[in-house]
Amino acid sequence: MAPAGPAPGATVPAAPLLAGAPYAKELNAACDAVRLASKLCRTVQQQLSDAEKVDKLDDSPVTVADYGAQALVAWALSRADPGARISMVAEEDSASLKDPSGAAMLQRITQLVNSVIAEAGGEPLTGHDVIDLIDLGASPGGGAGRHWVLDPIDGTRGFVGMRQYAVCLGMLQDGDVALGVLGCPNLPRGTFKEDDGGAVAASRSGDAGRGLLFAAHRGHGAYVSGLWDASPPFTRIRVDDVAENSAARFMESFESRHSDHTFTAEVARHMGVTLPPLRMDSQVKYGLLSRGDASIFMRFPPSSYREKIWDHCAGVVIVEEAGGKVTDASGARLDFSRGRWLDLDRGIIAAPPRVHAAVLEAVAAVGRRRDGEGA
Ligand SMILES: Nc1ncnc2c1ncn2[C@@H]1O[C@H](COP(=O)(O)O)[C@@H](OP(=O)(O)O)[C@H]1O
Ligand SMILES: [Mg+2]
Repeated sequence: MAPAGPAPGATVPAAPLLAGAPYAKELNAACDAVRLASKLCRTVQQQLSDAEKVDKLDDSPVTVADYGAQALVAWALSRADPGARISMVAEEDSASLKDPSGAAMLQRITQLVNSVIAEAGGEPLTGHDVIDLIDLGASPGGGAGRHWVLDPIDGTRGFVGMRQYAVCLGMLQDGDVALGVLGCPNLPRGTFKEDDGGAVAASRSGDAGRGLLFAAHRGHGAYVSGLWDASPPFTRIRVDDVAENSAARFMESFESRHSDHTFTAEVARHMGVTLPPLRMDSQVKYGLLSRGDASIFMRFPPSSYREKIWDHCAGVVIVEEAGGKVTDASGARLDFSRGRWLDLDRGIIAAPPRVHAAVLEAVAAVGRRRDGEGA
């Protein structure tokens, strides 16, 4: 059954998005939170590119942005739900900031956070407030109740390399992903091209032609809007289920250590996919799949690697609400109800339904061939 709401391609008016839907209030709070965190990340990435200001071998800029984005999201979600203590499963914890050696960094983070909060009309925070907000992210998650799931900067290597990255926020309700929002500061508003996966010139990072916000509500569709305006209109999006595999584009990690590029090339060849892969960092890949810029996302990490829920939570519901399928390599849906990690059969495959079935079949065939060669 098609989800309720406007037709794909239809533009819906400015915020509030999906007024009347069960989690409309939470969805709009999540969009606001991700916009604020994206602003902080854009500022830090632009400073990063300036070698005069920052030593590129020093990893503290990315750490500052990670912590700052996490604190801002926690601040914005708490502000939207006063009186409640939110449960958040997030990547960062404040341990190193509580140590005296972290005092200077905490001060930098607090300054950055306060400059964004001032623009949003909020009262300035102290360093202690920032630490408390960051530590809201220590929830174990699980299958009962509500948990926010945050990756403050997904694609850390992309962030440092002036490439793609995303602020990723999902909401779990009783074990299912109910909402997902992705802030993608460096994605072009127009169609994604091959070289958009590479480094973006500092002057173009987060400029007017870049910056997308993807948002989905379970049962009510997936949407995209510009990232930088306070309340821009949203457009409903849909995956592109190409009729022929030869017309499909596939996406994978920029970093070959995160996903086996040789294996995915074999799968693509087996399927008759002829276009070269689009390689880029972070969950922007889920967003692009949902908008129809590409038709396949494959991820095959080393077998020892354990996936974390914040690396997929927001992206998965956006793809599903855009009409796509996301499973592990055995065809099982991803289960976000088991705490901070995902347990899955090696690999993640996301695609529109017809293409997804073809990828699953090809992955199994290439796996059998490899096992046969290894035997
Ligand atoms: N050896 C590894 N194999 C697979 N994934 C890894 C990895 N090391 C780190 N990652 C994860 O891959 C994510 C980035 O995915 P992608 O390759 O699609 O950009 C990282 O998110 P962070 O950048 O938030 O740490 C991290 O969680
Ligand atoms: Mg991540």
